[in-house]
Amino acid sequence: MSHAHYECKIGPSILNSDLSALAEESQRMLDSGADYLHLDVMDGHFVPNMTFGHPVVKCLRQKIKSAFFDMHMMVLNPEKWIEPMADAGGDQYTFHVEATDNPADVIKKIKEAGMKVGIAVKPKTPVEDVFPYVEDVDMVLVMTVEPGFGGQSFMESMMPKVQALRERYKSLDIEVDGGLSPQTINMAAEAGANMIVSGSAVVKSDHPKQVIDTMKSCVKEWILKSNLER
Ligand SMILES: O=C(CO)[C@@H](O)[C@H](O)COP(=O)(O)O
Ligand SMILES: [Fe+2]
Repeated sequence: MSHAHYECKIGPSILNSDLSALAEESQRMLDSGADYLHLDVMDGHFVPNMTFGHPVVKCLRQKIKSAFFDMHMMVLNPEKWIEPMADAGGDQYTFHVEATDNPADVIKKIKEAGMKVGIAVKPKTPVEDVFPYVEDVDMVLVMTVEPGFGGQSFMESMMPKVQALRERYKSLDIEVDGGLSPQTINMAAEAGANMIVSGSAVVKSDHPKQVIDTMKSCVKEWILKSNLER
């Protein structure tokens, strides 16, 4: 029997928390059981919103020494920020396949900069667009909202993308992002997602640890189930 080689990880997104208290909020998430931090970078061009860039990430890294930083790069020209983001302390650089004409080159440059590679698809992009690159990346991010804003509703219609990836790649890290909460986690976990980004549901809760634990048990159960079925 071959077991799934992926584990469940929950990565809170601090997008919808008090951004002037980025370090404190990040630490609060880690103290609540976060496995990594998902940091949403927006440039006002790839998405109709702005957040922060590598200078802020570099300051955050001074205060949060050891957490894994998954940089969700909602930017045009993703190659432009690879070096600065690596220097700022990013661990993984997750770029959008829609943002470049040459994903293979972006992947190569991220690896040369010493970071892990994530490749993301927006809701309207077919998952097939990333198939040629899956073997060369560490993670695929299936967006479950239109990128640009926190607090939107989870799109269940994206689950066939997750299933298609999971059927083909038994040990791939598959991340979902947008509208994930204890109410929607089951759909994502059943489809085969194992890296769960959750923003508002965690940061706005009075009991973030409980929210994280609930989502984690759900994903763990589905991983166990898929192992038993094979
Ligand atoms: O990348 C994005 C939005 O573009 C996400 O990371 C969201 O910020 C997640 O927040 P919730 O949908 O969970 O509130
Ligand atoms: Fe994100």
